[in-house]
Amino acid sequence: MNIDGKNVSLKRKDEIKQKIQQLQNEGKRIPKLVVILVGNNQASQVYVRNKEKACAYVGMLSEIMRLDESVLEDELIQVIERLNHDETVDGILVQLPLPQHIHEEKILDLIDPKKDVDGFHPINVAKLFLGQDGLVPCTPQGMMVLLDEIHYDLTGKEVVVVGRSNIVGKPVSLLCLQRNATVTIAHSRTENLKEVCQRADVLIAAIGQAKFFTKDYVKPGAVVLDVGMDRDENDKLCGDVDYQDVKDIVSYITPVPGGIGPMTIAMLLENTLKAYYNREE
Ligand SMILES: Nc1nc(=O)c2c([nH]1)NC[C@@H]1CN(c3ccc(C(=O)N[C@@H](CCC(=O)O)C(=O)O)cc3)C=[N+]21
Repeated sequence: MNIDGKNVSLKRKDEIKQKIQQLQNEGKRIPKLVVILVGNNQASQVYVRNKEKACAYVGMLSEIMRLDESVLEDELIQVIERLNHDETVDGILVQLPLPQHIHEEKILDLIDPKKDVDGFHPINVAKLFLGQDGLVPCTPQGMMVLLDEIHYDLTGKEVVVVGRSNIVGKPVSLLCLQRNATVTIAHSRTENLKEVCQRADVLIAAIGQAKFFTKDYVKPGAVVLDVGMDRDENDKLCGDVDYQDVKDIVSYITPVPGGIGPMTIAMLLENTLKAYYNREE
């Protein structure tokens, strides 16, 4: 069965919309997200536009700062420092990937952790590691919401996460561990990947290869969460999982599009609202 991320994200957005409506009625300041987009990467353009639309939908203020591909690292640093000090800004997101000449880590470390709605700053990463309250990366958080949606209890379950990125693989592994799952983090160097994946009650596919996971990777009845945003042989959007091949043996699967992607954006709005409340109190 499909897990309808689009619908769940809509429910979450409607809840946020109500909260912002309430702030408005009380004459309070409205939360604001700033997205910095460097260069003109095709996919990034689409994602950033989706973020802008989502902000408009819930009544959140947003600003997209489009910087030229050739912007100097020092200029970008100045922009972030200005936003860090701007009292009207609650969330700052630097769209990745950045151009080669800009040091990604240096930029992410500079964002005020209180405004770090991506949850990529070392302070927020450490808080997640320690199980303390902080801003949690959007995609992993969206996956937990989808598991809640199907009332799936991870306690004692075998989760196999394939992919070890700082953005998805590592943080989602920690969230599953927090929920008492037995977690395996597999990756490109894992031996016997098929056998490892076959053990999974929950398979999290986050490797960025179109339709890589066929039914011989999936245990019958497993829950499959597909983080892929890939293009198939016809240049159509698809996931890391071969949906047609596995759909009849899984208990639940997130489709691409309409699964994890929309949840990422809903969680970004939630994080921005959380950053707002934290800053206001
Ligand atoms: N600092 C930073 N934070 C991010 O969160 C971030 C990023 N950089 N760089 C790129 C990735 C990718 N990402 C997506 C968000 C939504 C969809 C999404 O809405 N997908 C739709 C389809 C979109 C389409 O039609 O292309 C869906 O799955 O249904 C996809 C991908 C956020 N990212």
